[in-house]
Amino acid sequence: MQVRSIGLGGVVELVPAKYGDERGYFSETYNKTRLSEHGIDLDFVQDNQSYSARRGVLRGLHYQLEPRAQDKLVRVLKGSIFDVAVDIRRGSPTFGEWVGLELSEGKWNQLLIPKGFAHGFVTLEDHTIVAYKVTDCYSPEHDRGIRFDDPDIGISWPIEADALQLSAKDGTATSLADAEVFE
Ligand SMILES: Cc1cn([C@H]2C[C@H](O)[C@@H](COP(=O)(O)OP(=O)(O)O[C@H]3O[C@@H](C)C(=O)[C@@H](O)[C@H]3O)O2)c(=O)[nH]c1=O
Repeated sequence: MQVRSIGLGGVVELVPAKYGDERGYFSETYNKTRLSEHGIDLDFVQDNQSYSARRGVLRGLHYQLEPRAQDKLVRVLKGSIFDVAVDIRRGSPTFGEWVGLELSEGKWNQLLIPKGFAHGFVTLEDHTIVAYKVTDCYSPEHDRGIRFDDPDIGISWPIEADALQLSAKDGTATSLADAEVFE
């Protein structure tokens, strides 16, 4: 497994080993002990999967507040996404900064997004399936969203604005300035 920091505290790209043979391939997509060897000690308690029918589906920016905050380990089963993490820890020297990375079935990479970050992605292909593990269960009372196009964050989404498809909830999300964040 390759592990690489991508420049914002604790956001890490992981690439599990993949063993191909004449039948196809085998890969450990999650191994708690191997992650511990890299100083990543997390207890995942829920697995999520979403299917997006077309390119341009944008989900986010989402997070759960304390005490139900979630670390997320995101990967793509089919297709590709541009995956984004935003530091929303008030007082952090990188508060409001974002990082983005393409995740795809072909790259076989994963993104670890720690608590304290908002998460969102846009699909780069039709029929994209995303799977991710989280360290706390869904809690609608703690679930929050921030606008994907907040100018104070300034994410460069790689899909033109008129091709995006958002949920009603994400379309009316608040700005970072008005959001409840991590204190
Ligand atoms: C997130 C979630 C949603 N749901 C339900 C609520 C709702 O009826 C339906 C769809 O929910 P949403 O519109 O919030 O789904 P979605 O927009 O895909 O939300 C996800 O977006 C990405 C970016 C994340 O980081 C995830 O944590 C999650 O927030 O699924 C659960 O039952 N459990 C869950 O863990």
